Amino acid sequence: MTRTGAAEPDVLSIKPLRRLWLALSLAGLGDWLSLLALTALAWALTSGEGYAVQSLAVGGALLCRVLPAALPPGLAAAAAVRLDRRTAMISADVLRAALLVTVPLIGQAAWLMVAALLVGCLSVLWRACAEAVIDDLVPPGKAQAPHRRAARIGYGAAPVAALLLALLALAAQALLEGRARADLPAYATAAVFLLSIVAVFAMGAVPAAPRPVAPRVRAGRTGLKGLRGLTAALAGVLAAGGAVAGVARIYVAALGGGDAGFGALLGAAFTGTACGLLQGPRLLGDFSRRRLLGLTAWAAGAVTAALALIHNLVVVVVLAGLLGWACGVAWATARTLVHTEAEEEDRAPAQAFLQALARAVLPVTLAAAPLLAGVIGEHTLRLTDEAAYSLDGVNVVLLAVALVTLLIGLVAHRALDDRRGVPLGAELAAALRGVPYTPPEAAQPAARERGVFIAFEGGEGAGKTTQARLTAIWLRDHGYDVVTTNEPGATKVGMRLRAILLDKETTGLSARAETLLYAADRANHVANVIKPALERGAIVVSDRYVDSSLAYQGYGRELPVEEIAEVNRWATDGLQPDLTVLLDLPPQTGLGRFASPADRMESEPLDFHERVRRGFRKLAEADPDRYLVLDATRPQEELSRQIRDRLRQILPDPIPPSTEDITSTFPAIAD
Ligand SMILES: Nc1ncnc2c1ncn2[C@@H]1O[C@H](COP(=O)(O)OP(=O)(O)OP(=O)(O)O)[C@@H](O)[C@H]1O
Ligand SMILES: Cc1cn([C@H]2C[C@H](O)[C@@H](COP(=O)(O)O)O2)c(=O)[nH]c1=O
Repeated sequence: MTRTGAAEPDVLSIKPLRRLWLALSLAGLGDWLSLLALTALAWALTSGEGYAVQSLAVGGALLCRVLPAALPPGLAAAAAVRLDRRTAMISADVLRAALLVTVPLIGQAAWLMVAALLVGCLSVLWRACAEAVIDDLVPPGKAQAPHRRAARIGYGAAPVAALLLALLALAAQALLEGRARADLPAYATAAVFLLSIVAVFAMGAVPAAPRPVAPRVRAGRTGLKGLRGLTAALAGVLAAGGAVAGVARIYVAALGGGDAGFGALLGAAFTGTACGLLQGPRLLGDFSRRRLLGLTAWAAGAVTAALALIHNLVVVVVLAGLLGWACGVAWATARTLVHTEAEEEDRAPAQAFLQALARAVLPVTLAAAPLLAGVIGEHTLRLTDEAAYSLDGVNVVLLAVALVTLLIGLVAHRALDDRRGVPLGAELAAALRGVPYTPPEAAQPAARERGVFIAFEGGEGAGKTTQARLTAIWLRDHGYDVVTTNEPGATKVGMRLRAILLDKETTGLSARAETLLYAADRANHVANVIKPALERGAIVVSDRYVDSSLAYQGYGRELPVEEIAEVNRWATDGLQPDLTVLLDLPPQTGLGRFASPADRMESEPLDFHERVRRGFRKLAEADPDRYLVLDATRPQEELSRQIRDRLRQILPDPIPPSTEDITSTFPAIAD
């Protein structure tokens, strides 16, 4: 467990924080319930005024209720810093309860919109005050876990609110008459806000803690490759989710349901989302996360199309659950991608970017979908004299959203795909069976007369030695004859050359002489170690080879790269690796990994090492089939897995993945 993980329980169980969790649960429940209750009331207040008016009323109510949440969070945070948090939270609860009570009492759609907007603003302020209370109570640097918990509590209240709405609707149906049935959820919401007041009061006074202003994280540079694909996929999935939630009340009515059905549909959707969020990071094991994100867009599109076309309330509720699940998986996958692929300094802006994307897409689609449905109105498709199929605004909007989401899925898949050449269906099938993908027999290279030559390349401290060693252990573990070797210095003469090349006492060595000494070491290495091993069928794993000369002496020393390549072709008799694993790392990070004093090459200035890095990348770009380029900032275990995945594709007799867990001692050794 990490140190942060170990400290979490202490921070999270501070007494006033425990009270705050309760207040957050109640206020969160009130927030979600107010959204649902006001939507239901908008429908009820315009009952009898026709499909278009009712749809517009629902859309208007949703728009007013969620608009404040779409504003930049900094505004409310700035207000919260200036206010007494507890007083502000209690006042917001009182006002929200009062507004909720006035809506059924006044019974006007116009007032409902105003009240929805005010409730929305107060909810944003309440939330900002709660966040500020966390910062007041928790020492700086330990607030991340409590903020995460607050977010979870806020979202976790959604399925509970939907379920409560369904139960209230059933109770109202049994006990009340006419429009009073639709009023009950609004009164219940007011009661929840009153309970929240008690919890906030019980929290006690929280003195505002003087603290340095935390740097504002702005949504911005994400450092992610394929960002357009990620944005498109996530926006598509969120749009589908938002649109379905937006038209839910209207659709449920068209299918003969009432508020109970509305609650059930949203309950299924929110529960599905929670499951997707929890499952997302582990779903399908080693299956590419980028491909998974593209797949969630397809899944969301397909489910939305089915939702639009299948006019059966029970099926629609189940499909809403599936759509929610796709949304949850997409969100969790996007977060995982940010976490695993963005450079450390880019992670916070990238996460902020995801939040901003959700804040932009969800409210727009949530409100626009019912408004558009209202504009399109009710339509019936006459199939035969007896059979008709209703194609209302809701169905048309959902179909349009589905088509756009499916198209987005296609574009996103193209932009995100990181396993070109590996068939998607086959990889998915393997992942569903819980095994890594192995290419079919025919796609594997024909049995060789010689062994396999794998080179590890990269800048200083990139992890070549570590990964070469782990790869060799894994291969040996599976019965291969493996020779591990390195440059310079794998032979007796080579060791002398290495001493000359890396000793800081060696001064005045010209770049060309340096190139020739490395080439001499290599010629001896190939003749005495690599070739004999390959000839007997062994797998040779070399820590550095020709590409190091091209990158260091070519790009680093700025000698003509093609001339160095020519010298090395002669020295090695043209022997090329079957696979070159390039561990790509910012030089500063790599050089920072060493505790020992720098040798002659490591002591070169940073811009030399930057040129070397760019050189390696250029070499890899020029011959992508021979290279596996890896982000060497990633943890060792993840890099090893990627290397093993690629090796399986070129090994003469690949290791059946199913036997790996049983036979491999690799994880234990890696530890
Ligand atoms: N993925 C990784 N993340 C963090 N540290 C790593 C990673 N891989 C290796 N290291 C650590 O970095 C240091 C250098 O690793 P290693 O010796 O494997 O690099 P190298 O590329 O062979 O270096 P050299 O430039 O000397 O050839 C070691 O302390 C190792 O434990
Ligand atoms: C093969 C080769 C190596 N170098 C440089 C790269 C490193 O700075 C050292 C080798 O050190 P390591 O700890 O064994 O990685 O030599 C080079 O400049 N040219 C080459 O061809």
